[in-house]
Amino acid sequence: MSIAVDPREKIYQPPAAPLTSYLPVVGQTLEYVDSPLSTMFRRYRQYGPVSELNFLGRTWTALLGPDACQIALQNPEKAFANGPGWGYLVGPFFDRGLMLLDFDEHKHYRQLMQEAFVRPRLEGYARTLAPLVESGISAWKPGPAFQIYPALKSHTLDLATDVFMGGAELAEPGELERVNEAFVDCVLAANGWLRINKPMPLTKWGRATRGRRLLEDFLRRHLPARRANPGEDLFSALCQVADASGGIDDDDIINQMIFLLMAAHDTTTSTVTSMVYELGRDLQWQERCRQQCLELGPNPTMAEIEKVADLDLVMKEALRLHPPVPVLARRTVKDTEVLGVRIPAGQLVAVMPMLSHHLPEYWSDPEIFDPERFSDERREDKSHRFAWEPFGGGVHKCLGMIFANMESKLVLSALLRHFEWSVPLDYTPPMRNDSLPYPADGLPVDLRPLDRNRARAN
Ligand code: HEM
Repeated sequence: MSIAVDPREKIYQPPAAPLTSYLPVVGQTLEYVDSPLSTMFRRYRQYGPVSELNFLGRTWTALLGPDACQIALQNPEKAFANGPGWGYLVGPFFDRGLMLLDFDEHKHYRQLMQEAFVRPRLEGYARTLAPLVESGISAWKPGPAFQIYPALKSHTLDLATDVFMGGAELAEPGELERVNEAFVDCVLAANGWLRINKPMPLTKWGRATRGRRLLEDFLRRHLPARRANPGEDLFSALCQVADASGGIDDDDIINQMIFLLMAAHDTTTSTVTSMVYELGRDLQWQERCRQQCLELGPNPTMAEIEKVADLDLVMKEALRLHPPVPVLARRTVKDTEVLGVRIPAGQLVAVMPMLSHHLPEYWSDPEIFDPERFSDERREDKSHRFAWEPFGGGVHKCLGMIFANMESKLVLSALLRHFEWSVPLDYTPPMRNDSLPYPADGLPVDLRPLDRNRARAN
């Protein structure tokens, strides 16, 4: 490890020669965007679990491996804050979203928002979701190079319109497309180079600023209707929770809604895309899952979808290989220490759980798609408490985890009941990593209508 630590004083010093790029501002950004996992592996093997990284024009401390990630996520000394970390990447667009709040304020909001994710509410979301998933997916027109990623992205946005917002009856024609674009702009701004918080249309940051305004206006117009006629949607639930507690005002309902939509949309799309990709390469597992899903009716309840054991294994394995959120942002609010390396207050920190998912120290043949590794007999994820952490850990652990499980499995199960598909074994999608990872080519799959007679005979 080449981090220079004076053993007597434990003073944090930059590693000897971590910079690989000759462009001083770009630093390792291009290397990361090209291949996040190789960058993480190289750093971990070369510099160890704590090292410096020049990313997006700032120096970050990279935390790699489950031990280092655990310290930042469990945060026993309250040294790592989310707001000033994530705020640097997505701050103005996801202003005051739960993930960007810290300490007492975060605890207060989290307790309130948990009410919108209790079991009876989740069962209600599932009741809304199931028929929409069924009608949306069954209407797909399959083909030999069907671009699964944009199709899923558009489908999950349609679902969000109903299950998050309770339908968009107030939306004007074409407005939902503009809402979608506004989201995309807000998420893409995470890596905008020109960080000027003004509506300058030519910059990512500028487009996201304009997008945020559009989202605020859209939700503010819908809020009175959701409050007056609450349904089984998340927006209604938040209004009810806010009104019952008196602890969240209308502005913050809108802030939390924008954040929830963002937190849910790309992550769920990415998860289902990864499952489709892996099952398109492993036709035996595809068939295994299909047989269990065919036993479900077209509108499974939450309890029914949770019982499909193989879907659960496949989802865990897809999240291990392709975590939708490979890096989590923090900033230190006091001097602290990680595995013997001192980190000063005010330092940006990149917690990188993705690497832990691929380390052979914790997983057998980590690059192989092997859902059984999560079976009760093997439970490889127990090799370290933080070996598998696609939903994060500690007080900021994903609040929508059960929701995400339910929605992703409902969508995959509908796909399995209507279609069969394959991708060439030698095909690896070209990933864009300049925001949350996604396949730049839309991930073409050979999607065919399911021959039900053959499927039942298997
Ligand atoms: C498979 C899909 C998803 C993945 C992989 C995922 C991942 C994550 C991760 C890693 C965090 C922690 C961030 C941090 O510590 O800095 C997080 C936080 C969060 N997620 Fe998710 N998420 C997913 C889906 C969802 C959905 C569907 C929702 C809402 C319906 C949601 C709501 C949230 C919220 C509210 C937080 C902030 C929690 C807090 O700070 O207390 N997520 N998510």
